[in-house]
Amino acid sequence: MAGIEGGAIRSHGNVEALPLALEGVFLIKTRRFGDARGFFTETYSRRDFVAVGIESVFVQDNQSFSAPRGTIRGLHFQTPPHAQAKLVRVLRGAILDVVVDIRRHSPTFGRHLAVELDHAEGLQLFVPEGFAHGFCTLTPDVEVFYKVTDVYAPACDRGIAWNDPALGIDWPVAAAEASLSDKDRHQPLLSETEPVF
Ligand SMILES: Cc1cn([C@H]2C[C@H](O)[C@@H](COP(=O)(O)OP(=O)(O)O[C@H]3O[C@@H](C)C(=O)[C@@H](O)[C@H]3O)O2)c(=O)[nH]c1=O
Repeated sequence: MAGIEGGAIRSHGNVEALPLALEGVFLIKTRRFGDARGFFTETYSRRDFVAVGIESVFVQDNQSFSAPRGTIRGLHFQTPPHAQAKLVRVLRGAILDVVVDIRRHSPTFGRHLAVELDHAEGLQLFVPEGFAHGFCTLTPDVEVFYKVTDVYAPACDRGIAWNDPALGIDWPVAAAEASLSDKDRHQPLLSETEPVF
């Protein structure tokens, strides 16, 4: 986590959590036990996560595969009563992971942060409820794995345009070269979304 700006690191057991500039967002490092074979790590341990302040209960695990470099998925969130916190990591390749604060009464409403995650370092991003989340793949053939705290609820599935100018996100791919779903090509601006958080 060297070089990444944040608050005081909280650590317990095998987990280190760095609070980032948006309240509730953490960059997580879990201890790797290396040996001649490679390494072992506990990617999630409820005991250690609760001890560093992440009390979320995860009920679903998701995995996506994105073939082209420059794939953008996002920016997504689910509305209450199926809002989700997410714990995101990369199994193969690298992404720029982006979260946008959409909590209307937050002092950082509309602000975003972006963190690079890759399989080599194995850092994870914890994204609380009240954030839109998305990523851009920095390599081909990227596998992203993430835990979520509520089930998929299509009626509560919402998005914000990845390139909403009001967000000012510096994506590492030009619009013409980005690979996007049809849904993500037609998401509304943040200013057009219903205030739900
Ligand atoms: C997210 C999700 C999708 N699906 C289905 C719906 C659809 O047919 C297909 C692809 O869905 P999407 O296009 O929404 O997948 P994707 O664009 O990868 O959506 C994901 O993006 C990242 C950034 C997130 O943060 C996630 O929460 C999720 O919104 O998978 C599920 O069955 N369960 C799920 O939990």
